[in-house]
Amino acid sequence: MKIKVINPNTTASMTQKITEAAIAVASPGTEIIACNPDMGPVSIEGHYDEALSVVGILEEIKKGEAAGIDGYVIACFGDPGLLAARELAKGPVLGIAEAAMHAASLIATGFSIVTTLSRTRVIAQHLVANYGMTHFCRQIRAIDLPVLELEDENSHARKTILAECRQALAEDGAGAIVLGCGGMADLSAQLSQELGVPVIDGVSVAVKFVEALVSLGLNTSKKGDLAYPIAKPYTGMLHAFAFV
Ligand SMILES: NC(=O)NC1=NC(=O)NC1=O
Repeated sequence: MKIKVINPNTTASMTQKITEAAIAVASPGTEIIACNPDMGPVSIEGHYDEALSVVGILEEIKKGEAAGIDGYVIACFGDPGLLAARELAKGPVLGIAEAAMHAASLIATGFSIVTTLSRTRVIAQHLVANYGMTHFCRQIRAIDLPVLELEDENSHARKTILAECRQALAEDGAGAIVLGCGGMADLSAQLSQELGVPVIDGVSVAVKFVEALVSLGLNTSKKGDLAYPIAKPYTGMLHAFAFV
């Protein structure tokens, strides 16, 4: 099977990190095709960035459909454009936030999320509520470092994330940690070892969940709101998005 993993921001080093995390867990019969859009924000740190990342995501889904991709991962913790992508795709489309939260809910009675900027906490809060995870999510914490700090090997991001995870385990009643950024995909194994609890990276979980869905023949439902988009003209820059 072919799974396309989309980093919605346009930072190549983060795409590479996400690619490595996906390939590390993919089954022998799974080909990972990873990418980021040519256009869009270099990092996604709020509602505006998320909105502007969606056209690029949908363009990658459109290309994937033409290439016979079996399933998709949207590798940004805001799960931007998830439902629009599901309209466009035949196969399953998972966001790393939804996947990580579901995985955490299966192995702990409560989890805390450790994400990047405080201003994006509300985005995670909305996702927790939308995904029915309020019962499981104990706290949403932020390290208050910009997303691209995670790409700077000299930054103290890793130590800051570790410290925030320790506080979550001490104070929140959490049995597991969900890493709240695609750019943290390379940290979960080491953090889990140091902390002695499951630390969940949504990229790797989403890849395995998509593999499972595809192998079960479970595609996105095309009844109702996730049916293919209604054919109509799109004007201006978006003219190529007309669904025919
Ligand atoms: N909460 C986040 O940091 N979300 C993200 N912004 C990005 O650019 N990638 C993410 O995963």
